[in-house]
Amino acid sequence: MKEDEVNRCQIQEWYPKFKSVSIKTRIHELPEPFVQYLLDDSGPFLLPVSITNEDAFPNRIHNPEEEDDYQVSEGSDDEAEQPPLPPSFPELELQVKESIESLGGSVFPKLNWSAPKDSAWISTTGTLKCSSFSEIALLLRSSDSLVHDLCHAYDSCHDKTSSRPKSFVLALRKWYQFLKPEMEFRCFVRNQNLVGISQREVTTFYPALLEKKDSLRVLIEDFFVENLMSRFESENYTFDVYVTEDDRVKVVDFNPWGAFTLPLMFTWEELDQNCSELGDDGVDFRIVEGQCAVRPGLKTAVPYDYLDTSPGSGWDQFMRNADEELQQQTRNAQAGA
Ligand SMILES: Nc1ncnc2c1ncn2[C@@H]1O[C@H](COP(=O)(O)OP(=O)(O)OP(=O)(O)O)[C@@H](O)[C@H]1O
Repeated sequence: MKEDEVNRCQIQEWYPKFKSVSIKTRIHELPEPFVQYLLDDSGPFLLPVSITNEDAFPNRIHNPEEEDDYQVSEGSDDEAEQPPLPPSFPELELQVKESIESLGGSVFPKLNWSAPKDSAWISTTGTLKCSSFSEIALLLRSSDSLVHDLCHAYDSCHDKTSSRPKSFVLALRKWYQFLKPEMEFRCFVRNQNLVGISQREVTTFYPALLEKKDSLRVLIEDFFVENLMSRFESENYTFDVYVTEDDRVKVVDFNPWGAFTLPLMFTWEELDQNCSELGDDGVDFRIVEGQCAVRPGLKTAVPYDYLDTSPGSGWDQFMRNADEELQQQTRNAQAGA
């Protein structure tokens, strides 16, 4: 894969060209101190100090025991370290506030390539819906998936010249409350031809999709030919679309061919085959065709700790504690008998 191909899939690169067929978005260049704030995992987890009064969160979780740390008694030998000051990004915060208002009050945040999908569980709604700068900072700062954007975006490039993009951006997209997961599709373009379409949410069988499959194929193919083909400059890439109730197609995202992009109902080997081997008319459209055909194990939007079961991991620790507790209960029961 080439660096250029990865760069074209950054939202600040593709959105200006395709905004008339996408979701309304405002893009903000991130100042370096904010990037460093996202990267810094040393010390306590501090949310930025808010310059507005609409802050949804306190900047630090209240812990009465910690408050003692702030009181260094005079003449004490104990040179207690001052707690780090919470960071503040007033200019960015103001721009973000303005964008949130202009997008209707709620937004979906993402960086150049990725959204912080793995931190949705931490928000009060359990989704990525944000209505303040603090909520956005909390989601971004808690996400492991964004480490890809921040540090590893070019890892699969054979012509890699740098480890980070020219600039990092925060894209705020108008929040859509009622997106139907069965109406999202990932489309695969090889040699500038649409060769495959896959249901995006592959862990569920949606009976209604079976009936709509043919008309959806036509809608998506027409959309591709009219709006993307010969306008998106890569030879090979993927794009995600959402089909609305009134049959309009919106492009949600672009991703590079292969590497970190999930092929969903396909394998990359299948997609790499000559397109004549795929489907009757060249476009192989795959959906989950029955309850038994759902594909487990493709969950990606979970915290790293959920997946990491190695010795010393959070999961390992949890299992050890559970085991010890069980043994203790057995001993107690035996002693009582
Ligand atoms: N504006 C929005 N409002 C509500 N939900 C959204 C919005 N945009 C995207 N989503 C939901 O979030 C999901 C992930 O969005 P997106 O593709 O932008 O993230 P991503 O990190 O690039 O994902 P991937 O790495 O899988 O491409 C989408 O499939 C969609 O369900």
